[in-house]
Amino acid sequence: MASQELISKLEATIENIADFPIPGIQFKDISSIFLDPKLYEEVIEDLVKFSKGKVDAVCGIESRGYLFGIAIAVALEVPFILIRKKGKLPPPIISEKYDLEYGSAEIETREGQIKKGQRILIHDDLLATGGTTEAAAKLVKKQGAEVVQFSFLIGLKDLKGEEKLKKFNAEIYHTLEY
Ligand SMILES: O=P(O)(O)OC[C@H]1O[C@H](OP(=O)(O)OP(=O)(O)O)[C@H](O)[C@@H]1O
Ligand SMILES: Nc1ncnc2[nH]cnc12
Repeated sequence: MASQELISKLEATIENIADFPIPGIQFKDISSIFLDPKLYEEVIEDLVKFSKGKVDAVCGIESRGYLFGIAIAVALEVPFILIRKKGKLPPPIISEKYDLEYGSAEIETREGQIKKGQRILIHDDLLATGGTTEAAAKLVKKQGAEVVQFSFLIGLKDLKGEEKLKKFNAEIYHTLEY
């Protein structure tokens, strides 16, 4: 559980942009966090505390999932694996398709980077509907590893993303929730 002090600092720093990228969406812009190295360090400490001693590798989701995910993995002294959007990684790859509000998408990892039996943390900056993270978890499981944790900087509770993740029986953490 993040301290109230950290939550308040983040709430004051993260910008809410109305109607971006489409009408009706309240976009949470995290880019201002990176202007404040001390705050960034506190965020990493908070996310690392959740996973310390519990995972063998971190999988981060392109692209904002890399901004915190790599620092988490380095602090935990475990490998970091990139989950990328379709067509960015060279073969051999393993992929997973998923549905979006309109149309569909696909995410990929390089074959062999996730090892059978590894305890995996899936990290992303933000949990909205949960579609992206659910596909990431399926992709990890397909490779014989176990998803033991999900972490996010931000959870958007009205979109009920956590419900999609319950079936994986993994711990779920977000530093702050809107
Ligand atoms: O829970 P969901 O409804 O699936 O949405 C959450 C995803 O959406 C955002 O990524 P986006 O696709 O905008 O890409 P980006 O990280 O490259 O900005 C965010 O970083 C999550 O990955
Ligand atoms: N409301 C939101 N703000 C920022 N990133 C998002 N990704 C999905 N929904 C988002």
